[in-house]
Amino acid sequence: MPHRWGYGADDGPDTWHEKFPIANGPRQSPIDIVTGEAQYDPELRPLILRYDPSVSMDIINSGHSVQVTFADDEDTSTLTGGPITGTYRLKQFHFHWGSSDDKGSEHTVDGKLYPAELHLVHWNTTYPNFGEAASKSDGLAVVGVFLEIGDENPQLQKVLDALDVIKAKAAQTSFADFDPTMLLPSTLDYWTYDGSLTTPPLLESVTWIVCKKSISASSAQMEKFRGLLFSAEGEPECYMADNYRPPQPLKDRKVRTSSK
Ligand SMILES: CCOC(=O)CCc1ccc(S(N)(=O)=O)cc1
Ligand SMILES: [Zn+2]
Repeated sequence: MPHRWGYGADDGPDTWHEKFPIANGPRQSPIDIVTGEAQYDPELRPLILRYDPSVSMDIINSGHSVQVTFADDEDTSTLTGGPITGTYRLKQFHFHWGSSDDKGSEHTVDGKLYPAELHLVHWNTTYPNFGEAASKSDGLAVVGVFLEIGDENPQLQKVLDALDVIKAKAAQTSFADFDPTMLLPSTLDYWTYDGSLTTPPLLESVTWIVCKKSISASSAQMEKFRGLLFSAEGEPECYMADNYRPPQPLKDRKVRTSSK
């Protein structure tokens, strides 16, 4: 029986250590990125994100976020370059957001919270599948992109238009031919550090790659995220928002940057 967890007072991030003791581990995520402390590393290579829209499959209300899944049985949508070695395959992307526009991101930058954060989740093809990779220290690579309030984002709107039919937990519908490249910022300068999944099981297997540039979303678009439910059909309605873990101690880690 999987452990139930959430973002409420009785099952939220402050309680996760009870069932997932790694919550107090040495390389937990997210973190506050202190830009003045980030070390420029000239050996960091440009990110190479090669995504094929033909392998986008479904959009799901996971009960914790909205997630778009990709077929990952071949190297069709991959991450290479950047701080990683080898080839990592795109498995899914999802978002974290706030109940108001002044919060919602998981990573913060010099203490600044963004209204939302996109996570593009990839696994190291050295390992046979996502589940195996998720238990290895170099098994996963997640690209984080901040959303900032600004112009309406037509690419994001394609995701938001699907939300009406997946309002409740466990609802899903097909979501074909979506190119996640369209959700990336115009430049791919990044910060990188060794971290973890930001939700249970909180496994310390993630190379985090957080983009310096954000993408836009209008306030009305942010409201669309907040129309989703944490709750399943037939349960008392609980609107999905504030599904973010706060920054965790940096401990013995350094954040590197790809640009000065
Ligand atoms: C081994 C099973 O593990 C999972 O299913 C973890 C899924 C999972 C993927 C990514 C993230 S995040 N917010 O750190 O990008 C959290 C949880
Ligand atoms: Zn996430």
